[in-house]
Amino acid sequence: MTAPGQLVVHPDARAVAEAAAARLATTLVTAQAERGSAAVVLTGGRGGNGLLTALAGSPARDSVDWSRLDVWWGDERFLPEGDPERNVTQATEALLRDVPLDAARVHPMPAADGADVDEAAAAYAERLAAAAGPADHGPVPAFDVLLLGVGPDTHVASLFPEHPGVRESERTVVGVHGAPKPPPTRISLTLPAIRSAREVWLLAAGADKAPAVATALSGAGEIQAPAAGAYGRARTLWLLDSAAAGQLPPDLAPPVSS
Ligand SMILES: O=C1O[C@H](COP(=O)(O)O)[C@@H](O)[C@H](O)[C@H]1O
Repeated sequence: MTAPGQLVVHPDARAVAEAAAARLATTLVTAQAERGSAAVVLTGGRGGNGLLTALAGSPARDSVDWSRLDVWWGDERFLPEGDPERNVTQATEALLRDVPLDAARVHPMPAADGADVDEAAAAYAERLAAAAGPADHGPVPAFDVLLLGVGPDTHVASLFPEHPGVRESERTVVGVHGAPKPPPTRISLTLPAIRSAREVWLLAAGADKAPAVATALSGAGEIQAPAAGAYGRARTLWLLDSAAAGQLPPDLAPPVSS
């Protein structure tokens, strides 16, 4: 494990989004050059949508070969297709509708339209397993970058403190019941699936995230602080603004990057 990972602190949320967008474009281009294609796992919330909006408005967007990119999701709010609160709806509006993706390589989590959330989670796990190759790390394909927002309670994806999903050690995807953040019913990758990614980037901006960031980076357990259990095989990157980094112990807090 590479915890606590590398910390980068920017002045504000906009700088985090812009720097993360530029970094993502560079990482995807590098993966495409080295391995022919790339795979990214998106997150919802302020951090994830801010990054996608920044990438949509950045010249770096044109450096990515969008037709050679697989797009997966780390979690989804289990709501009807097209619901404005679904992470896929928000990602589509922020960026995905504006770039020439191959529709067959875009893999949204199932919508709630009459489906059972546990069956929907199992179906997504099967889709991941079908895309995994023999050289991949378990029953999920090789993710180059997996993005996570960090919630004020330290949740990542839809893995909440002390909830059953954060304890899952076998399955790659779980249905989430009774989430403390609305909507209560969700689908989430599990920590083992998250940890199969080459790079995991955790995004947090705003003073409301400062206690969560400090807790996760100060030795908390992953059951109590799911963000503490999110790390990548090659790299774990915490992309923060100075407000979210504001409660880090002095020995952990790096200087602010412009
Ligand atoms: O509900 C969710 O929240 C988290 C964190 O969102 P934020 O707005 O606090 O950054 C997000 O990462 C997750 O994808 C989403 O479903």
